Amino acid sequence: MDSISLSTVAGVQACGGTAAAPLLEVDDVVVELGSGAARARILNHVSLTVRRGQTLGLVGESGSGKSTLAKTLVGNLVPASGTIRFDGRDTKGLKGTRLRTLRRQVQLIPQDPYSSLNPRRTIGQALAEAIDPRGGNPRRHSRDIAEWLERVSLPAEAATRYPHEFSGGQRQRIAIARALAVRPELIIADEITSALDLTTQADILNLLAKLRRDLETDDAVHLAQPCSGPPRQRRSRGALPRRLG
Ligand SMILES: Nc1ncnc2c1ncn2[C@@H]1O[C@H](COP(=O)(O)OP(=O)(O)OP(=O)(O)O)[C@@H](O)[C@H]1O
Repeated sequence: MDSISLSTVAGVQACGGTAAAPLLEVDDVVVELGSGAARARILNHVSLTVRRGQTLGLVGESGSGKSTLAKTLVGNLVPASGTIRFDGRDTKGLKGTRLRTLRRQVQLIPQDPYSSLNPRRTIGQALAEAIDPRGGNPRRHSRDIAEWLERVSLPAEAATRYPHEFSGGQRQRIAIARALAVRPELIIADEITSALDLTTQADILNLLAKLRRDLETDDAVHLAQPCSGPPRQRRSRGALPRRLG
């Protein structure tokens, strides 16, 4: 899996180094927000490339447009000009199934996990939807859900609870699990620890490092060879994607 992490920074990760094929190509993108006299150019001719296996960090001061870029990359904002290609395909004008597919392939973990977790849905429902694009049933996916919760150090019972019943750090761990359970190609982490206290920030970063180690050592999990390898194989139950980082 490839990823971007925005922390008064943006980061992207893919697999394989500079020789790997580009996964994300942003070329000369301009984004303007607001209307009338208040309309302002937020992204001014932004270009970047993320190759498979690569992690890209974008650093910028508050208000410089990191979140705007993240929202643009996941298709929530439309550039005034420029192109965004994902896996070689122009994302402009994507609708319906193709847009939904892109939104699964590119997962945004936002600064505020409240904005990615529906307050009216239990954690189990959120994870089931992530695991099964057809609309997961928490009961049917209970084992996978428990495994994802365990990976982020939460008990299986957390599945029956709602986002407001968790602390900020716990919610951020749930948001990470939800984003990874989708098995995206690219993760965009938008300052995912900025709202947390220092100890919890360290916990979240350690969690990401741990998940990465798990991926590197879990030989029982047969996933897509990240960059150039053979076709994707079926993943074992609850398996993490190999390309995480
Ligand atoms: N919907 C909007 N309409 C008009 N301006 C907006 C809108 N959303 C954001 N902006 C402006 O765009 C600029 C960039 O905001 P953005 O949230 O992308 O910055 P950021 O780099 O992520 O900041 P931070 O690190 O504080 O989260 C800011 O000046 C903000 O006021």
